[in-house]
Formats: sequence, structure tokens, C-alpha cells
Amino acid sequence: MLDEARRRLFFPLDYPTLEQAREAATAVASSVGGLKIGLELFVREGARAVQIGHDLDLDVFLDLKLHDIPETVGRAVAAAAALKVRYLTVHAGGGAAMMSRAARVAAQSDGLILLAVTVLTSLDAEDLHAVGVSGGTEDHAMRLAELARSSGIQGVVASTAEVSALRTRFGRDVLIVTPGIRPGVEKASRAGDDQKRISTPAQAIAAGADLLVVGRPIRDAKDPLAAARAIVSEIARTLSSTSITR
Ligand SMILES: O=C(O)c1cc(=O)[nH]c(=O)n1[C@@H]1O[C@H](COP(=O)(O)O)[C@@H](O)[C@H]1O
Repeated sequence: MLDEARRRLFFPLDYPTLEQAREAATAVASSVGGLKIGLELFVREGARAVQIGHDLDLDVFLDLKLHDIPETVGRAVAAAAALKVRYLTVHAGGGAAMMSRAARVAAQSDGLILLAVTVLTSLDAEDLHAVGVSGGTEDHAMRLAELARSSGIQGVVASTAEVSALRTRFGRDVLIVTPGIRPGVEKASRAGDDQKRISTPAQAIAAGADLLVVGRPIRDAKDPLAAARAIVSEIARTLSSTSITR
């Protein structure tokens, strides 16, 4: 169970330099299933950042949140596929034509899995309202997930609050990735940082999330490896008690 739990934990390399990222990745490698390369490191280091994951034999999740016209996104997906990453994010808000094009390009690759970001975990209903979206975060996330699945995208990124509804709607037929994880913060509606829709690792797994993205609680811990191990144990306990496997 511990190995299955470890496989589900992704650590974002949100670091300013390649050296810091490599050092941090190496320190936690034995207790995570994969590494997420996001905007900060990729803008600075490009493919060299991706290589950290390959060198450590970990899955790489390239988080570029692509959102552009279909032609531009399709070409970017092809470029990402050439880096041999396992996961790549696109913004579901880019629409059906953009996601369909991305999905067609990914389907021709060697196993690249696309994830559509629904409603960022840093947003709440008020933020959506301010950009003209009414109906709340769950409604909007479900609408975008529906669009993503019907466009051929295999996975979605959503907060724990939407996971149960996503499972009910799509069953096991969707990969659900959940950021906004704050160990030990059960009931607070805010993490004390930019994340607004948060949960503990246990809550995310019990709701049915497949993969958890946990950054600052590991990166900023005194002992990042111990923090990652504690999260893996929490995931394993929850998997055992809820008998969720995949
Ligand atoms: O696509 C993502 O990974 C993502 C989507 C989302 O809705 N919220 C979100 O926090 N993320 C990413 O997940 C990570 C969360 O990091 P922490 O808030 O430090 O745990 C960051 O690298 C974010 O870019």
C-alpha cells in the first residue's frame, strides 16, 4: 500500500534555479511518485528541468497550463510530447476546439496524458463572479470537466471539493489530480496563503482523487523528506481504510 500511496504524490519543483530543484528532487525522490515542472522552472531552464525527473526515474508532470488558439496549443503539445513527459496541463477554459486539437496531438505521442485545469484552487465563487461566471466553483468545474472529457482529454485538475461530484459523473473514467493540499488543515477555508479551496491529503484521497500535488508543505518544511513520508503514510492509511485502489 505504501508504494501505491507514494505513486500518488507529486511534488512540484517550484524553485528558482536548476540546482535547487535538482537538490530538492533528489532529497524527496524515494517518497514521491513524480515531479511537477511548472512555469517558474520551465521558463528559466526548459528541457533541462524535465531531465531532472528522467534522471531520477520519476514521472514528469509538465504544468504549462496551455491556453491559446488550437494551432498554437497543438504545436506546443507536440513539443512537450517530444520531451517524454507523462502529464501535461491545458486550461479547460481554452474551449472545445483547443482541447480537441491538443487531445489529437497527444494521441499520436508515446503515452502523453493531458490534464485539463478546471477552476484553479486559488479561486473562490467571488473570483469567478468577478470574471462573469455565476453558479459557483463546483458548477463551473463540472461544466469544464464535461467539456474536457467530451474533447478527448483524459484527466482533470480540480480541488477536493469537486472530486466526489466528478467521480459520480465520470466514474473511474477520468484521472483526477488535486492540488491545494494542506496537511493538518481540516476545516479552515483558507490555507493562510493564495490557496482558497484546500483539503488534507486524507480528505482528497477519501473523496476519490488519483494524484495529489503537494508543494509548499514539503518544500518549506524543515525536513522535506520527512514531510513527504508523512503525507505518503496519510495517503496509505486512507487508501486502506476506504479500500480505494486503481
Ligand atoms: O495545475 C496545477 O498543478 C495547479 C492547479 C491548481 O488549480 N492549483 C494549483 O495550486 N496548482 C499547482 O499546484 C502546486 C501547488 O503548490 P502548493 O500550493 O505550494 O502546494 C503549484 O505548483 C500550482 O501551480
